[in-house]
Amino acid sequence: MTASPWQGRALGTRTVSWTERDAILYALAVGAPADRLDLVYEERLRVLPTFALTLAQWAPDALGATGAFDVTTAVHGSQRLVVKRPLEPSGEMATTARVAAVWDKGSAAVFDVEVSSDHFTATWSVFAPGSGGFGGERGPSAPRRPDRPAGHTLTVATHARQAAFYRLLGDRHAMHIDPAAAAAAGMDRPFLHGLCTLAASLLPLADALGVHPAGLVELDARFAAPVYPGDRLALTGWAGDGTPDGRTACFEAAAGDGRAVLTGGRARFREPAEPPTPEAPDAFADRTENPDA
Ligand SMILES: C/C=C/C(=O)SCCNC(=O)CCNC(=O)[C@H](O)C(C)(C)COP(=O)(O)OP(=O)(O)OC[C@H]1O[C@@H](n2cnc3c(N)ncnc32)[C@H](O)[C@@H]1OP(=O)(O)O
Repeated sequence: MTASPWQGRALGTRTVSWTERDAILYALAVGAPADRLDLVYEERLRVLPTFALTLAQWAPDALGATGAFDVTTAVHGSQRLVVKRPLEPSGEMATTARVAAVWDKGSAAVFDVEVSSDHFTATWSVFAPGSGGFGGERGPSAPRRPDRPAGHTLTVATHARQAAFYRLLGDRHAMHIDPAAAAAAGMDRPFLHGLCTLAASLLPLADALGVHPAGLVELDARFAAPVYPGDRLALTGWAGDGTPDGRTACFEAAAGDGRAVLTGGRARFREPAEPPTPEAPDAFADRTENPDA
């Protein structure tokens, strides 16, 4: 087996900072409703942990800028996040990045970019067509679906302007706004950032589990197919994953035409928001989110 020359490459350290305005705009961009005051009002603000991923987006971008892969065709393939401590409403932190692994998928390579800080550790897996075939290990395969019956399905309604909003939070790749750039990446039209889809999905998922979305401590998911702004997703959840602590769910999401868009989802949250009410005994009762989308 031949290791990629990028394997283990250090990408440097950057100090990133944020304000409560950034955190509120992020919550709104991923679909928090205006009356969700603990996400959108500075007097009560709890910061969504996935917001940290916008602050560290510089890392996979820095790898792309070195010429490791073709940035016009590479897409975000999957994401992992482990939260060490909650983000304050405003602050700064040092983030350090390296290429943790490069997998050889033959016609493509998958670059795992790991970012660590005192608040979180996260891994971006970038799927890069045309960069494989270097004789390396194939790496992880498709995630498995839980082998137990799923709960009911939740709805995640993305909205038509969502990618245009989300890109202002730190991911300005042209494929999310420019039809020509999207076509160059093999997509029908500008498509939604994977991290936006994922964060939007976590809001109804947390509600269904009866936990606060800011209590997220661990997250994994694969972006299996593009989501287009305005798509209405069916999110299937499996409560629990056998771990004794926290509140956990496995999940997948499909677009209206049945395409699986998120696979291998797993989210673990810290604490229940409040005891389950007798009126809402089923963690995955049918519901619709983002009613104003
Ligand atoms: C800068 C951009 C930022 C963004 O936010 S982009 C938006 C979010 N991302 C997306 O919308 C991407 C959606 N996903 C897709 O369109 C497709 O999904 C892919 C193009 C990424 C891959 O599809 P295909 O070329 O058909 O791959 P295969 O033939 O099914 O699999 C080839 C090998 O690659 C692994 N793989 C497939 N998809 C992913 C993925 N998403 N992340 C990591 N690995 C992936 C498989 O398992 C397999 O490998 P094994 O044969 O060893 O099992």
